[in-house]
Amino acid sequence: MPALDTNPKCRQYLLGTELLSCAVSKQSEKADVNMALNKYMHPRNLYKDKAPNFKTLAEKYPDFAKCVFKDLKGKCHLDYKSPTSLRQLAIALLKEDFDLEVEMPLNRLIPTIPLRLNYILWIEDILKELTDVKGKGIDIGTGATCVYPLLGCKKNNWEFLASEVDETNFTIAEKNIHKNNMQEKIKVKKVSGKTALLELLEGNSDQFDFCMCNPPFFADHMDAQAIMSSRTDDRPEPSSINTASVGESITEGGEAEFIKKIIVESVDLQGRIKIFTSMIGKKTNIPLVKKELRDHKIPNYQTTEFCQGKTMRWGIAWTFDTSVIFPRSLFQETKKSRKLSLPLTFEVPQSAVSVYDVDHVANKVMKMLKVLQIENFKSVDSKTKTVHLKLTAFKNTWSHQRRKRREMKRRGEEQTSEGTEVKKLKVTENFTEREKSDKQLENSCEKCQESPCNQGEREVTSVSDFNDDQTFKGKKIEEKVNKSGDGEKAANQGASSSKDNVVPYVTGDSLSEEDKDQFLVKCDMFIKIASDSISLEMVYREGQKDQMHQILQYLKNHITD
Ligand SMILES: C[S@@+](CC[C@H](N)C(=O)[O-])C[C@H]1O[C@@H](n2cnc3c(N)ncnc32)[C@H](O)[C@@H]1O
Repeated sequence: MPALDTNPKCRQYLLGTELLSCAVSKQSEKADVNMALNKYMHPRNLYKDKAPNFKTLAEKYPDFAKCVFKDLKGKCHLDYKSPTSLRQLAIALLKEDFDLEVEMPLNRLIPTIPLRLNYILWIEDILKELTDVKGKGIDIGTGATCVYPLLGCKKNNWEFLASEVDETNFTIAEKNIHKNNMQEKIKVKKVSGKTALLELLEGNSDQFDFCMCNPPFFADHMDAQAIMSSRTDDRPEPSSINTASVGESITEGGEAEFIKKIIVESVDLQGRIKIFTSMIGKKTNIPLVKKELRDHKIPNYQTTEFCQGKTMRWGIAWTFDTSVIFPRSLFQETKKSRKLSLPLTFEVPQSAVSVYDVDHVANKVMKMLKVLQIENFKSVDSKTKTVHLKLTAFKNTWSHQRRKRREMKRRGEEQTSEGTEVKKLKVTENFTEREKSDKQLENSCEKCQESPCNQGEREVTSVSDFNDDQTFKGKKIEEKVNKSGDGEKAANQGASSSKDNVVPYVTGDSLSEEDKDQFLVKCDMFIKIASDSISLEMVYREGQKDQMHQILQYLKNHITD
């Protein structure tokens, strides 16, 4: 097998894989490669809002200055494809921002400091949730720079036991520890590489708060080649290089197998190490790692994202202690809130109204809202001709309609005389159609319950949580709707009003303060012209989001009635 470093294709590819994960993930394949992930960088990462200033660094660090070139405007740039440039940048940043002196061989992995810092900050967050923290950690495969122990020790005064399989890395890691006078706090052990943790912990009885690892990423050099050959025009070359050696970047079975090894060993070591973590470079490995955790019945795990520049990597943490609550990343929180605020859109069919315009659609919708007893306040943006309805639903009047109609039908049949047979048949047909649409509604409600947008925010988990008499949380909500309001009239008033002129169609005036607190969902509805059709958009505000889905589904099912 040719050495990876000498294979020109692989070499070319490896000269770009420190930032590999983003390029590899399907998600980022689709994503705009220029999208800056910095906004999702850990909030305490000092590079989040302050990119390194090459000019200042060049003035202070002569070796770094040699790598910087100026454009016509005098702006300093760095050649990210040059290993020397990357090494000098990492050395300068570690010195400038952490007062760490390091040596880095050019033929070994050069750590990108913002990414390494993101991982350390995540560990800090996890430890904050624990009690009785000793500040003792393990770094599996510490590399020549020994970057995690140096950063962790400098920032948090943590102690480290680190392992390394590569002779050169081991020797230089020891040198770096001494250079920074951290030999009392950081120990590196040269290991054979047969195990992930067991060999490192032989003859050691200490307790550790955590272990961390940036595992070797490729299964073999074909793995690296396969990824490279699948590169397409919309997935450009990584903007940075990787100088990792074969031993550093390749492990049997790739990183997933390496992490699985840690998982298997963690079962035996659960009494020694509280939190196990690893970085994950390929997004597709996350489900494999999670499956392994489940297969070993590990009860508590959490993934995170490390975002920086154009690069995204992932982290996984697990523990056998079910009381530990793992922190959620800014990326996860933002994704969740973005999901919550995404509008639901529905294109209103022409057959819904006699005249296909915003006013007529709004009138029709408001009539339906009246039937559903959903409080709404209307305003119109006269410029865009968009009708805005602020909705508050207090009770579920849109589900179980099928059951109610069946009940009505049954009662109707009881009262029908022989002479009305034809009429009865027609009604039955109508019910069948309605039953169909209501069935759709109920199905959609089931889907809503599975939808991730509902997770974690729903108090009432299904339509059946409501009793048939429409009580919510055991409290019967009386009919509070202003029945004097005429939908059409109010809608027409609204249509001629300006944006600020809010017209209450169904008011909540008669609701007690207590009842007003009992709303199911609040949302905004926009009825507007969308190219050659009229769209109805619903934007969630608060309460139970699945109820908003159900209301929209009801409107969809009944707007052409
Ligand atoms: C991707 S590098 C990460 C280096 C460093 N932690 C960093 O983040 O920059 C993986 C490192 O793990 C080492 N390694 C591979 N297998 C190992 C094993 N079983 N035990 C300890 N170290 C190992 C490699 O030599 C290499 O230095």
